[in-house]
Amino acid sequence: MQQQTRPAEVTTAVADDTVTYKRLQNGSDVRGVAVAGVEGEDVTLTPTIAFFIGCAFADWLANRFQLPTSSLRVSIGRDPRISGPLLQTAMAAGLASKGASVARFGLATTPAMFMSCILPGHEYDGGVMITASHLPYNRNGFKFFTRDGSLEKGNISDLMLRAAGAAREAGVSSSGRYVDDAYVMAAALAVEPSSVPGVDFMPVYANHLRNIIKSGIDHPDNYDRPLEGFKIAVDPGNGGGGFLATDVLEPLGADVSGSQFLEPDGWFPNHVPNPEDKSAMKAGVEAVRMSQADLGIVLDTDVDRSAVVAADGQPINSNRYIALMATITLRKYPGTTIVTDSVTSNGLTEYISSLGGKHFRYRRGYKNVISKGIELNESGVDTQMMMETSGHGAMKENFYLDDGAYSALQIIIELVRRRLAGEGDLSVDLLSKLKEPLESEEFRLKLTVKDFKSEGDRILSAFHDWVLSGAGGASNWELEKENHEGWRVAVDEGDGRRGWLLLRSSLHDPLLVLNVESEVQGGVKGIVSKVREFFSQHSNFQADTSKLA
Ligand SMILES: O=P(O)(O)OC[C@H]1O[C@H](O)[C@H](O)[C@@H](O)[C@@H]1O
Repeated sequence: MQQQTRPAEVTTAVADDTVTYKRLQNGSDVRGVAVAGVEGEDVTLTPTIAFFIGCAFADWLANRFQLPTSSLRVSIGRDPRISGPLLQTAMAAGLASKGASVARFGLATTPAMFMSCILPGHEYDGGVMITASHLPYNRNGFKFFTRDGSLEKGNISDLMLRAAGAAREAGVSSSGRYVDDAYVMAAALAVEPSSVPGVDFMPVYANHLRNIIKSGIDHPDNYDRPLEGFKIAVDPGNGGGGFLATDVLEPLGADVSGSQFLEPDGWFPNHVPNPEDKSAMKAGVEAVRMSQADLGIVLDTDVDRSAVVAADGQPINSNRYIALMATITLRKYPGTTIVTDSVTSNGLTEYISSLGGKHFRYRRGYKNVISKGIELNESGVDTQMMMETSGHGAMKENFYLDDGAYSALQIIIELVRRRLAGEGDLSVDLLSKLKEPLESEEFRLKLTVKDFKSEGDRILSAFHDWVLSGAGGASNWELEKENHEGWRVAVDEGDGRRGWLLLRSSLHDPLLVLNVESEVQGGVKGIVSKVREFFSQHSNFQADTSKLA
């Protein structure tokens, strides 16, 4: 690529955009508003910014692998969001401007982008997924991979600083947008087309998934089409997961005619692609009931999360999904430890122990859950599965990758195994030993102060002391022994019934989150009224507790 010369009229007063870049970090992802037009949501993620993040990723990879940027190979894929193609072009140009060879995959999924760094013959040094998961159409963002997994929070901070530095060096500020996007467009046009070819990777990845199913089932009479005779309805909500029905399950013999919303559509016209969302699960349940499928699969936009629907039309998400995956995992790896997030039910812990496994209830955030699993294995504790109630799930045997497709595949393999073994269909009755709470609710309380982190900590510390000092006379409240975030309190509800509450800070938002579960009618209301009492005794807290009313 030829060196870009910056237009003369904007060479003066280049602002330092470090804050602009830093604000785009969302834990171990990058997220921002990429499309104008939604009231109150200014665009924060422009092609200019994508270009410099591309430059930064090339430098970061070169440093990580001690290679010159000119020898790097990087893959880029995207979900169907309408801002995806432009961001992909800009990021590819940024990478290529550093001399890297870029493969543009077009529509892809998050797990596929990681696998592009792993699958023999591909083995890219870096992979980028352009996605904002289940967020609305106007948002977008990036996830980054190497063969070692996805970049961590600290890596993303480093990347954002590098990107701001690259912009500064080029004399480009994110204010003055019009000129800057012209600069990036010129840079993109100057890129050698041969250094950013389109590559059709998804068929390779689909073949990889088909092989997992074939070898997992190992059908005695029908190895290559082991799903013949099975009806599987897939609902990817117009995200990137439709290929699972058409390119993975159908070629293996499954009848996928009950599937819906397979066409990628960045406006997500039918429902939010998010297995945590009630409307998404309802749509999946309807698809299974209408088509009388043996199984339904609900996916999020970039397919790192999933949930399933049993043949009897019962949704299997959240605790149920973890329980079903635990059943499969513990058969394969007896006694193993399963790490989950902090809002899992008491019933799940009992269920996992009843199968001989160990439940390690950790923090919210799939990255936290997976990292804990890796850490436990490194310290000698066999930990094969890490899963969040949100549908994020990872297995040691699958590179610890956060992979909604892989979890769904495990359920499909189990479906066929059961039929071959004469054990009947996959119904929710299988989980009859999983005790479910009678009532379960989440309250998200806004922190109304700029330094919301400190305010959250202050409230949590006072809450801890209040519970220890008798929780306003609630003698049936007791702090759980192990608390990895916020404070989880066990509530003795009498007659062996146990409720709980967890008050914690949200991972990314200026909020405190209260989760409450109860095994008695009206129990949630009772627990919440006690929490309200706590807040009313501390009137100087900067929190909006009106939702507790
Ligand atoms: O802390 P919260 O606001 O409830 O959000 C927590 C959630 O944040 C993101 O969506 C992560 O991808 C999830 O893994 C995490 O569970």
